[in-house]
Amino acid sequence: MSKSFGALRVVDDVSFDLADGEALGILGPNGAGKTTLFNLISGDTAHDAGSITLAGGRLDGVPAFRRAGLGIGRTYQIPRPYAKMTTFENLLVASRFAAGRSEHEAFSTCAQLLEECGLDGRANRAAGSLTLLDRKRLELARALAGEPKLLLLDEIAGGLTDAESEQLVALVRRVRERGVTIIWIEHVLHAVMAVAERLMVLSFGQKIAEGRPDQVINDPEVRRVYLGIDA
Ligand SMILES: Nc1ncnc2c1ncn2[C@@H]1O[C@H](COP(=O)(O)OP(=O)(O)OP(=O)(O)O)[C@@H](O)[C@H]1O
Repeated sequence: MSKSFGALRVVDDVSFDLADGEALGILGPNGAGKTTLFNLISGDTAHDAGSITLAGGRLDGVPAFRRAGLGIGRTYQIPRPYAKMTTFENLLVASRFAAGRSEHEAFSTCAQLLEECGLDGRANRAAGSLTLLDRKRLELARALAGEPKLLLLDEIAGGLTDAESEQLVALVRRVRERGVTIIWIEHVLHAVMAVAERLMVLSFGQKIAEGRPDQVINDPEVRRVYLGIDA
């Protein structure tokens, strides 16, 4: 797919595929086009050229809310909760309308997710009053409440302590073990490398490397562009 904003080609002919249940990590410097690529997949932004297919069905032109219903869940780098709703209500919306759960089912799924995502005790707090860290947890919990087949995680590990980061990695692994396919944009390398079996690196909108994490991290171009290390 490709996408330009004015004269700036932000995603430049990037092509990749994912097997069912696979976990792909995306790395790249700030402004490389990573979030824009997510926006193209989730339908938040329309692509200029190319196409996208989910489980054999073309998604081109399908609006974002339908893609959510088809199983694409995502988090936003800058959390976007329904600020006036409670934490629990935020999860209920995703469970009822993205996953299509009954009220009864949604209630128990969301209660479990609160605990799993470290939000117990915040259920009745207005989402807009949560700390940044809790809003990030809510992003993840809400995406999971939608029961995605493909989960797009956009920098969810930043700002966590080592212990919190370990808990997050364990949670993402559990999600993956349930068969969810994952794409994770992350600057916290050890977190994404603990989950992803494949890494892709973007720079100025182009894919500059893709492959096994150890190979990609040791690629001279990646070390120069992303890690700032001259090989
Ligand atoms: N809606 C928009 N209109 C104009 N320019 C945009 C828009 N969205 C993104 N851009 C520009 O596209 C480029 C890529 O942005 P993007 O957020 O995709 O990068 P990124 O790799 O996710 O960066 P970061 O790691 O900082 O989140 C940037 O130069 C950004 O300013």
